[in-house]
Amino acid sequence: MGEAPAFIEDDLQKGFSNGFDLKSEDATPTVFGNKAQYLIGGADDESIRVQVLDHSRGGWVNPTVLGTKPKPCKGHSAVPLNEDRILVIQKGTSLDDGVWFLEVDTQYVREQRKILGTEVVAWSKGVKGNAEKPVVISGPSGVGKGTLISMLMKEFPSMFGFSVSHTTRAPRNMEKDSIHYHFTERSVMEKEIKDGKFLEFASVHGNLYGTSVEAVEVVTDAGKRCILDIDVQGARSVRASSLEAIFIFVSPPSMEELEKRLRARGTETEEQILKRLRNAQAEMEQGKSSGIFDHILYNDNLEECYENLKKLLGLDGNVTATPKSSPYGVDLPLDLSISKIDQKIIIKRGSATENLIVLDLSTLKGGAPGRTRGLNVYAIDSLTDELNGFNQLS
Ligand SMILES: Nc1ncnc2c1ncn2[C@@H]1O[C@H](COP(=O)(O)OP(=O)(O)OP(=O)(O)O)[C@@H](O)[C@H]1O
Ligand SMILES: Nc1nc2c(ncn2[C@@H]2O[C@H](COP(=O)(O)O)[C@@H](O)[C@H]2O)c(=O)[nH]1
Repeated sequence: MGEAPAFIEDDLQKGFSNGFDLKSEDATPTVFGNKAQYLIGGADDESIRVQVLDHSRGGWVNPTVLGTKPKPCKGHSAVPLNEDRILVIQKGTSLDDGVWFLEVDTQYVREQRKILGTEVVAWSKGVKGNAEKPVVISGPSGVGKGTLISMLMKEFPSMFGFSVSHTTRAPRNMEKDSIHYHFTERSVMEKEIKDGKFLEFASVHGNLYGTSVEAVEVVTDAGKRCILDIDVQGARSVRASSLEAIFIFVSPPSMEELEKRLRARGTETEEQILKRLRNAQAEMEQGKSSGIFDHILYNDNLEECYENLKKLLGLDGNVTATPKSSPYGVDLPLDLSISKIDQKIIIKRGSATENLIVLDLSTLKGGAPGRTRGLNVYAIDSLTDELNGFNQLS
């Protein structure tokens, strides 16, 4: 498609036929744009489908759709935002489930387009509340990442959730499937990578490791701050993705001490230990000079290092667990209409001027594939003077 999309909304009428299998009995498809145009609508297989107008070929194409798709609904309203994503509000759905973003030209989508060589769009669910940024922790094998993460999860169980990675390596004695890792076959994981199910993946010490989109979503949906224990290559990929995170590199006091810890752990064969130590050299160089990491932590004395980690995460004072955002418990009306002013979307029932819902998008964080956090949702009794002069969108 090449060009960044310019959006013009043009709701199509029921019975619209585009030659594909989008149907409009249950959902009103929507076309955007005078350059790139996006058609969002119901499909026979009960999912929401997206099509893109390919000007060079003069027809609609089915893009690769990444991220978790919204469930089908009884229609939707769509609002173009910043020329890189479309806000989709599902009619007749609960407010908790009904706010979605279709990313059409974000950094993540552009990268995936290059990798996959196809037109790409990506769904991301809008999540209320201001969950803190995920924390990415990297460092050479044996430096103590897992130990530090366990300490954090033990002290703050309701605040942090671990992103359970997939790996093709064999489980260690004490490791449990779905808790420490999702242990998986290489062929299965490769297929899932091709299907766009992974936020990042890398070949590490001869095995494949990766963070699925779902692994991060599960933690975010539980209202917790997600911790990722991944290697430097993975950290680089996450840095380039839409997942806004804090990146911490854990460094050993010396290579001799790193070797001592790896050997004392007793989980690897001699051959594996040597491989991990060889890789550690490169990881140390990249960790300290690549510009990926926001912070470097020296893990010499474990307790001191843990205290420093807590300081970085703002947990050194009197900390109370972040309360989960309370569910709004409101259904979005079937006859909803939408107005937009600056970064605020006003949702109303038909042409009603009272009991309105405001979606404040100014604090959005993250994005596809997965969840767009930081949605601020509140109710207002009526439109005030400051809200006059909106553009009526749908
Ligand atoms: N500051 C420290 N001083 C001494 N030993 C430590 C320290 N931190 C961690 N260890 C020990 O070092 C070993 C390796 O730690 P850990 O398994 O947490 O490393 P890791 O970085 O998660 O490794 P991997 O990347 O291979 O999973 C463990 O036996 C742990 O108890
Ligand atoms: N890129 C990714 N790296 C990962 C992921 N999960 C773990 N790791 C890294 O692999 C090594 C080895 O781990 P081990 O459990 O076999 O000792 C370590 O550096 C981890 O940080 C992942 O999902 N993606």
